[in-house]
Amino acid sequence: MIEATLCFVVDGDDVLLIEKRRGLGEGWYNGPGGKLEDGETLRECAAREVREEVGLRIPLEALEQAGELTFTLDGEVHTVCHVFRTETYDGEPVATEEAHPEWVPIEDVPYDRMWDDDRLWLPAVLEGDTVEGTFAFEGGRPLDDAEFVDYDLERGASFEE
Ligand SMILES: CNc1ncnc2c1ncn2[C@@H]1O[C@H](COP(=O)(O)OP(=O)(O)OP(=O)(O)O)[C@@H](O)[C@H]1O
Repeated sequence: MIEATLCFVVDGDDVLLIEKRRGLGEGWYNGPGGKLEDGETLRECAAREVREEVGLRIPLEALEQAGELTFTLDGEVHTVCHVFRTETYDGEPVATEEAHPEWVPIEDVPYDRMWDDDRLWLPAVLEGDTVEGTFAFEGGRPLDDAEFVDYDLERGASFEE
């Protein structure tokens, strides 16, 4: 099972998305994020991924926990993804080998170029709400070739630190 984070940096009416240049979900838009490393907390992971992928610095205490998403593949948990949201950052986004950053109006988030599940939970996160959900994919590996078949989603979730 993979444990990962995603982070959505919001500035006014815009959100910072990346076009992923390699790895899982290549060619699609998402928030910056990636796998939890040994010994790090979820917040440290979220801040590190934002720094590594787009060069912004985010104080750990400014990261709000906004979601916990479980992705299953053929009935088994594949990834648990912890979603954070913040309006506090330092620096300007820069493109890296892994990611091409883009400020996108929240009204125009390109859901047709994202993971199929994003359209279900990301609007709530961008409104400042919290979500908890399970999303089922089928059809074998890799996950980004599998088909999204079912989900269960709750808004207004609360998380343990
Ligand atoms: C199934 N539906 C999904 N919907 C939305 N987001 C999804 C997702 N499935 C995975 N993600 C996220 O995509 C990021 C990269 O995944 P990840 O495993 O880290 O791949 P990547 O090759 O980039 O690894 P590293 O950056 O090296 O850690 C990571 O934040 C992960 O939570």
